[in-house]
Amino acid sequence: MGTFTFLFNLREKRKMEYISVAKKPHAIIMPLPFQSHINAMLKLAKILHFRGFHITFVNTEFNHQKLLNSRGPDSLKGLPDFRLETIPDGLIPPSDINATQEMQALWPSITSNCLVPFRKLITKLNKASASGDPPVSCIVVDALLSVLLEVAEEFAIPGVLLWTMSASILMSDLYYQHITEKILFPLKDEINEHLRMPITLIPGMRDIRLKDLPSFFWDGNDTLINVAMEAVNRFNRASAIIITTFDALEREVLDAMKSLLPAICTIGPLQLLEQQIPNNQLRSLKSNLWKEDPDCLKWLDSRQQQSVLYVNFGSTTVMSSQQLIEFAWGLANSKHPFLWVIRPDLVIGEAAVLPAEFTEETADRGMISGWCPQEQVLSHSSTAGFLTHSGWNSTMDTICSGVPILSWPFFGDQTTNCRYSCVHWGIGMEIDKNVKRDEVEVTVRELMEGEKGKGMRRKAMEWKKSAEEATKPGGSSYVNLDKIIMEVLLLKKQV
Ligand SMILES: O=c1ccn([C@@H]2O[C@H](COP(=O)(O)OP(=O)(O)O[C@H]3O[C@H](CO)[C@@H](O)[C@H](O)[C@H]3O)[C@@H](O)[C@H]2O)c(=O)[nH]1
Repeated sequence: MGTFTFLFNLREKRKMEYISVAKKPHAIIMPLPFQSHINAMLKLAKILHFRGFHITFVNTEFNHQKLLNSRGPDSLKGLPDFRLETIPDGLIPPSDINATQEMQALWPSITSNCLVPFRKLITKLNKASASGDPPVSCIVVDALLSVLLEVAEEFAIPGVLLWTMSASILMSDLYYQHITEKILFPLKDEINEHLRMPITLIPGMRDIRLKDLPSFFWDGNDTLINVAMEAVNRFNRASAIIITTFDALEREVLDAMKSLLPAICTIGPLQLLEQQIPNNQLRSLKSNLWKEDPDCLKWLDSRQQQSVLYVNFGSTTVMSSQQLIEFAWGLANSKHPFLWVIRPDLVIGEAAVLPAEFTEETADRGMISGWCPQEQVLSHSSTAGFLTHSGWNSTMDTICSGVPILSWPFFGDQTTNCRYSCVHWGIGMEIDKNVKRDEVEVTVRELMEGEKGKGMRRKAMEWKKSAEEATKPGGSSYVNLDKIIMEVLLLKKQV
């Protein structure tokens, strides 16, 4: 039998097994316990459930409670074949349920403390399988929790990682040591000159300056860098690494990455693959840790088509009260309607208070909210632009909706996403870190009514189409999803 025929038969055999309920594959799935990571992982879990997997989705106890608080006591019941489980996050003392957990403490803690409870959970689930549920047959975890690959190896099942950032960020992380050791450090004087320095060392990444890379490449004081690099160094042990991007968006860097990490697989935007799931009971299972304000959509319904600037800085960005005020007056002076999501913890160390004159002046055209259903807001016909921190999930959300952006990157991958949005993809304009109301006013006007804004909107619509192409049957992300199911997740690992 030729190799091709053999592979074809194997694939068909797996397909049969895969649709047979008796042998349902069982994926245990765990996100890094931060808002954006949970969102992306829940989407992937729902997609796999739709493709026939029994799912056990693992949150930390803290986030489980937070989700119950924000979405109600019945919100996490799951289904007989979509179960929710918890493990502790290891923080001592436990976090106050009304506070936002500190990334600096939580990420190292979950990394060091997840192995034992995760392993125990699988053992418990496998024991329960005697009473009917399928035994755990594969593990899908956040790439930054790659420590859990050890458990996949112990149970001899496939271990797949989900990378919830861009391919470019993954590539720059792979080159972190090379860049920091050989070229840049120590940065002493003339830091601004250094920061403008083009970085030509990273294959597949063009038109990138040092300042566009995450700040831990040049400020040397990110305490999380070791945890991150330890996670990245385990990537070659993964059965596959799913990246939440699509080929057309990051082709050059993806091509360059294939020789370094052959197991990468682009399955994005997950948003669009999730939308292909017919309305079912899982639709109501959501992952917002803050309570969504339903009035945002009603307010958008009352506005003219393509008239509103949506402002949201994601789940982790913080700013000073002065920066908040600069944004506020910039928005007010632009005279455009806006929907501004201000998280309760957006301003560092204090409550976010807007000047009474601002509230008065913008009462007829501004809506302020605490948290919103972002994907619906961005795809609403009244939304014309997005002032964002350029987190990767927000970048994917905006591309899926064809909405151009103003970018105010805050930390980590956001500076790189901003650079790609503005220079490579032509969908954005950057606002200076030292934000001033005049610049906000001018860029908002340019985005909403200027020629540059029109060009960015056209580009954003082109990328939207391209994302749709990637996720429809035959598209790169759609094919990759099939592949990862058939050739990785359904495969019993050789030991
Ligand atoms: O009012 C809101 C605000 C946000 N979202 C959702 O929350 C997520 C926000 O994600 P992202 O844009 O990536 O921002 P952060 O929450 O800040 O994410 C962190 O993690 C990301 C990787 O997962 C990084 O790309 C970011 O830089 C980092 O700040 C997205 O799914 C949004 O749809 C809502 O549903 N409602």
